[in-house]
Amino acid sequence: MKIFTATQIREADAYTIQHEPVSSLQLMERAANACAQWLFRHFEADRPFYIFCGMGNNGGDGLVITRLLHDKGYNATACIIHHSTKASPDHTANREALEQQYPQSIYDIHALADFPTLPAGSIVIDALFGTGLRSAVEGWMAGLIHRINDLQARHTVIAIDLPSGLLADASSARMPVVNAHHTLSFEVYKLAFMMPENAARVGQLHILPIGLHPDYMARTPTRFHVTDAHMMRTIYQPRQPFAHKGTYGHALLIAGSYGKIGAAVLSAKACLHSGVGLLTCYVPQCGYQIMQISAPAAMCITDPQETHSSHFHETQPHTPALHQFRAIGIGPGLGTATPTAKALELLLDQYRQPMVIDADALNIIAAYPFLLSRIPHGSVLTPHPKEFERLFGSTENDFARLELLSEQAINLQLYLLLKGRFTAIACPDGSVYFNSTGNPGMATGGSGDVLTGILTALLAQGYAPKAAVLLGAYLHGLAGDIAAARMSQEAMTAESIIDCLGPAFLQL
Ligand SMILES: NC(=O)C1=CN([C@@H]2O[C@H](COP(=O)(O)OP(=O)(O)OC[C@H]3O[C@@H](n4cnc5c(N)ncnc54)[C@H](OP(=O)(O)O)[C@@H]3O)[C@@H](O)[C@H]2O)[C@H](O)CC1
Ligand SMILES: [K+]
Repeated sequence: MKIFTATQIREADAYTIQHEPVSSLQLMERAANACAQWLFRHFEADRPFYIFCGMGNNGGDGLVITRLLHDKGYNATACIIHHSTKASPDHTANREALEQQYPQSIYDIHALADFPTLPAGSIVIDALFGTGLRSAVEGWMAGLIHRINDLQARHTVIAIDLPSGLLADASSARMPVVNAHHTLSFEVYKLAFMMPENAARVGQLHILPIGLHPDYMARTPTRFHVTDAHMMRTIYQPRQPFAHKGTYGHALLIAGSYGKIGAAVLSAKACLHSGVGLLTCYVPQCGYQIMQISAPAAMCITDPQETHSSHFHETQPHTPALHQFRAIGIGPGLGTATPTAKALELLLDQYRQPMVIDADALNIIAAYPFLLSRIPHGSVLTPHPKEFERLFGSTENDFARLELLSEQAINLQLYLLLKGRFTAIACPDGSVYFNSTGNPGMATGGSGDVLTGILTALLAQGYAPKAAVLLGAYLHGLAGDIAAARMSQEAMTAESIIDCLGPAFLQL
């Protein structure tokens, strides 16, 4: 699914109006009707509704919603905020329609002093500003947003299209923005919804289709995307009937150190449950028995060292040469001991195919930044926000961080996967994908190790790195969602994610 900018959304509007064809008033009616239907499904008619309407088309939507609520027997008041002397034509037309049918439902607000007192149980609809907002809201309108936010503790607040004050395509950190419990947005995701800094503003997000023209949607190229089930079905390759274990590649997983062999176990199990042909795990001596007992389907090589690995760059007499591994995953629980760092440097020189680099391998690279440019092109790096900061530095806000992520992916020709609610995957071609699956139950130790195992397995099976990283992130989140549905977000663990990989593959 594509993420459109505010400008592209306006173009999609105009294209739909011209080519469907449909009048802009009818399109507004459709958008407001989608919201009204959602409200009817979620609230009884005994709740009073207060709809705060701006002077543009977002306010126009609010005026239509007020009329539709009345048509259904709901009690609704349109509080029209006169922040500007000029109203949009569709706002004006819908004010007139409301005045004609339900004249007592309009309440004009010209200053903060006019702000109404809301009865208990009221529902607040925020239709002040949508995609037409140009910059931070200031003056008494900022005060009005604060007033709405004061109501948030006692009343349900529902934003139309965007929480007012939120810019669709740029950071609104430290700006006055409505904090909504729910955002009902039209047709497409906006970039602002993907940013952790806006989580408390957007609340629960509901994308409502309003029938924007499919031709415009299909032919307009975008830089930002949200992954979905349809996309995964185009990526996923079913297994071939004449396959043997060699068909699906031999992966090498370099992971674990004293006290952190569990990370290697989780990663190995996830790899084995994601379709790898053969798996060899490389661990220090202390991990040998643990690996053999926990993951008997995997082969195991041990380092000469007892507690940490130091020689994984060298092939040993009884193991295949490094280049014979179709994929290498490195990092979970690895530790950052100097001999390990040295071995990583040598590994990067010797193995020139895309690999998966995570956790302590990233921390080593952050400590020796010259290693960044030695990573084979097409490799996948999977930092969480702290690891990202260690690697590339801190940024002022989430939009700046996303730009830095994308810039580095292009410059280094790597896939950079930044973990989060909407994990961001920046590609060397400049495109960025947000993963749509997953839940807060996955914010738990070992979850990242599982992802490394999945990604390594997919690379080993011959998926191109872009396909592997998009599918891997999606499967990881989907398995997490299945685990949460079965046993709750609280009780699930990283092992539950592995247990649910099977059902996740079956859903593809
Ligand atoms: N996406 C769709 O297909 C549809 C969307 N619809 C709705 O329309 C809005 C976009 O409407 P638009 O009129 O373009 O813009 P807004 O209503 O969001 O905002 C315009 C008003 O905001 C004022 N403004 C802008 N920036 C500021 C600011 N920094 N401070 C204060 N006020 C600001 C602007 O004032 P002017 O004085 O400059 O005129 C306008 O009054 C979209 O979000 C949807 O809700 C349609 O329903 C059709 C389908
Ligand atoms: K709004």
